[in-house]
Amino acid sequence: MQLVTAAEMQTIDNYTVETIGMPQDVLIERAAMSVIDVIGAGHFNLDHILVLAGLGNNGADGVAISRLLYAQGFNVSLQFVGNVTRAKDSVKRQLDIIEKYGLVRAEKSDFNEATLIIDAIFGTGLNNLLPEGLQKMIKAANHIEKTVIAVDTPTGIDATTGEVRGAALKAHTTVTFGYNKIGLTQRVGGYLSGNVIVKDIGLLTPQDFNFSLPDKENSPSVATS
Ligand SMILES: NC(=O)C1=CN([C@@H]2O[C@H](COP(=O)(O)OP(=O)(O)OC[C@H]3O[C@@H](n4cnc5c(N)ncnc54)[C@H](O)[C@@H]3O)[C@@H](O)[C@H]2O)[C@@H](O)CC1
Ligand SMILES: [K+]
Repeated sequence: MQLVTAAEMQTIDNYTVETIGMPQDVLIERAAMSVIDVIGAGHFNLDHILVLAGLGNNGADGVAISRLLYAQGFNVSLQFVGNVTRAKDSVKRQLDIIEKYGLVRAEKSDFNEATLIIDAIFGTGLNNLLPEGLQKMIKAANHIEKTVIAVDTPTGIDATTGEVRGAALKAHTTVTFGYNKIGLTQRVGGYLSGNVIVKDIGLLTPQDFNFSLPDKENSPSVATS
């Protein structure tokens, strides 16, 4: 299976949106629908689903997931991590939509009440240590051992190296888009990602794309002595 770095994934995302012309909101909707598929196919307790959303495209996926769940009649709470006035436009567009669906954001959620947590705080865009307040929140969430489905990557895991950026939200399952990420297969990142499911969301890879890690399944085997 082909593995990619976070930077490679971002290049493929950008190519699909900017060169091919696939609208970003279509990719976000497909990403969200693929997570809904996994939620529906698993044996998760869906009594109270808490979606934690960040301010980037990973958060936009989270808002779309909460809308799809809400529209199906599930008891869902959407809580933002960070100040939404600083959110990317993709998130703001999703927020405009959910308002019309009647889904109201939660100001503060009690993690103890959640039977399933959807982690859409940070994805491949994470590039530094998590803010301290978020590290604290994640450590508290890990402590109560809730079932977590991570959207694209578990928050706090560096998608390229698998290192923990201060703290990482331990996932039962990670639904990752396009290709699996190197960091979800090695070191602590592999353990914290749980079961990794790769979903096609319609991303297109340039034909001459040079992956930094060759696809083992496609590489000629090397004789060793
Ligand atoms: N680019 C696209 O078109 C698509 C992206 N998708 C989703 O978007 C994610 C990537 O989105 P983004 O690139 O917006 O990044 P993220 O949503 O992972 O992160 C949001 C932003 O947070 C900031 N940030 C990074 N590290 C930080 C830190 N330590 N503390 C505080 N702020 C920090 C950065 O400005 C980053 O862009 C993917 O993981 C995937 O879930 C999917 O929706 C498919 C389409
Ligand atoms: K995430």
